[in-house]
Amino acid sequence: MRAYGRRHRRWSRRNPQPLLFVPEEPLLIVGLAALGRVLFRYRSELAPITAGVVLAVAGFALHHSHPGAWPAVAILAVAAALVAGLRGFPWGIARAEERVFAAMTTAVAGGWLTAATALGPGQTPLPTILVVSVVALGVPWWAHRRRRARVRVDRVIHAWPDLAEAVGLDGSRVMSAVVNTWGWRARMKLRPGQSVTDVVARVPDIESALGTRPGAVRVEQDPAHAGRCTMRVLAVDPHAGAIPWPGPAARSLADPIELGVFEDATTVRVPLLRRHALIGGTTDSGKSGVLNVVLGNLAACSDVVLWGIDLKGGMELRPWAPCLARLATTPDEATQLLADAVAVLDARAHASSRDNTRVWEPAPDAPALVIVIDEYAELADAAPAAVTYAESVARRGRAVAVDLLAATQRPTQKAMGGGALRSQMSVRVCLRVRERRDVDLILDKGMLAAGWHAHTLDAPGKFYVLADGHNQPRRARAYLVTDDHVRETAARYADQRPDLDPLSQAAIDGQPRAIGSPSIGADDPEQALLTALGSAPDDGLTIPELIDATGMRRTWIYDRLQALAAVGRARQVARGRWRA
Ligand SMILES: Nc1ncnc2c1ncn2[C@@H]1O[C@H](COP(=O)(O)OP(=O)(O)OP(=O)(O)O)[C@@H](O)[C@H]1O
Repeated sequence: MRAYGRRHRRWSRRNPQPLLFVPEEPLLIVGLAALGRVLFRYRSELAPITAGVVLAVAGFALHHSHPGAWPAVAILAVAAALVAGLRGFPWGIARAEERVFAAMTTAVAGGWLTAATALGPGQTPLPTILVVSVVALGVPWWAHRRRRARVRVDRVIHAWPDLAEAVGLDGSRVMSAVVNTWGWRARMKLRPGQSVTDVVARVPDIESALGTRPGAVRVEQDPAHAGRCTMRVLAVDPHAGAIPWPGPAARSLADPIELGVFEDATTVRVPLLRRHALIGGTTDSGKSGVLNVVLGNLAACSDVVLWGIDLKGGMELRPWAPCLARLATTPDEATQLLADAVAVLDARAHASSRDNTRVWEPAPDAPALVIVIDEYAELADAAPAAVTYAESVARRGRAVAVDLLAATQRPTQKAMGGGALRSQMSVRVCLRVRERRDVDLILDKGMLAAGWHAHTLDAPGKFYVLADGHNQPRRARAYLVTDDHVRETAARYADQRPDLDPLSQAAIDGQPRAIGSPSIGADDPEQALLTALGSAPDDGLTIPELIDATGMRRTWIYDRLQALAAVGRARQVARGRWRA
């Protein structure tokens, strides 16, 4: 036996055989498996044909076993068509035109099966009707957008192992995928040792591998598992168009502010009570737009007094003047305003410690004070003294409900007082930035690497938000507040603005002052104001003096002063001092 083996090996060496790949399974099985794979892969496209074949077989079986059952088949068909049309059952269809299609298809299939049960599927013209119906009802099916999207997604999932290897995420798996209105999303399981940061770092490679437009892929961590994430692929940008502001939703500072919508159409709700907020973004990124959304909501809150600082001559905040108890437009006014804010917080802190209450609960008669600063970096340049006060408010203001809301193009270390101010700002809104490193400046160190890619935001008003309950890099778009919205909202809520509580007002005025003191001009406050301005000394009258002269509230005085200044009947002779 051993001799035969040696001889055979020698013979084999002298007569080499051509190399043949012989499959382990028989050819038929390999062929059937390949066919099965193709049929499975194209199951969605083949669905109308499959349905036609199933109907023909069912018709054949029923005709031979129960030809008299056709009335029952007809009743079932009518019932199924009604349920599909009215409830979208069993496919869970919501859209009306899809339900009509489902009802029609069920009715045609049921009608044909009834006839085939009674007469036999081969009876003329039943075969022709079946073929024509498959083609006629198949056309809308094949053309249907969602089905086509589903097919595309199926293919991507099928090809994912190769794509993953190409982008350096080999070993990751797509566990499930759902097609939605905007594209699709897949739940992914990563190879042990891979993390979401690895996926985020490869987003541009994934976009290239999937053949999407740049910026179409989003990756979100699964909060329950470090090795899993959700990948969203947006075929169309849900934020392509501006989203109109629906009007104020908040009535109290305790209500979260609705800033806009995320890409999955959920509302961005951000709590502002006892929080300072920073809005950062390059020029024309929509900072003032976000400020307007916040101001539009705060204007409707009966427990907030609003102060504004706008060193662009009041260009951005002046339209809100009727709702702002104070508006500072020069460095001196801004410094004074912030110094007054510190006086308010000192007084409140003192009262809290005296009364043993830990926090100031805003109410219409004890309102919160929110200071809105447009372009904080400019304030830091033009009024360095103001920064000290702002930092004091940032550090100590939260408990006594004195909050800052600052917008800035670039919160550099210098502008943000070495970062001390920024670190106190627990709500960060990051709009488009020019340089990638600005993301870490506005949000925090490491946020760029964690997927907060604000440099890729491609339209004004698009933003990322980092706040309580928002710690995932989800893109959102702010509501667009038009100039008309601002005018209407400011006019609507101007009369409902609360005054500062006596304690805070007294701290500003530097002396206790009776609120609501009898007025000399109650009958005609407009005339009283004009008289007071006309007889004012050269250095003008202060706002508290004008309040005393007219008996009107601070907001009314500011509003009227702005209007009179516009027509040249009043002018500001010095900071906060007016005359005719
Ligand atoms: N949410 C939004 N949706 C659509 N368009 C917006 C949105 N926000 C702002 N815009 C548009 O973008 C442009 C710039 O907006 P905005 O003035 O708010 O930017 P900005 O960052 O404050 O600019 P700057 O730095 O010059 O003050 C405006 O024409 C505005 O209409």
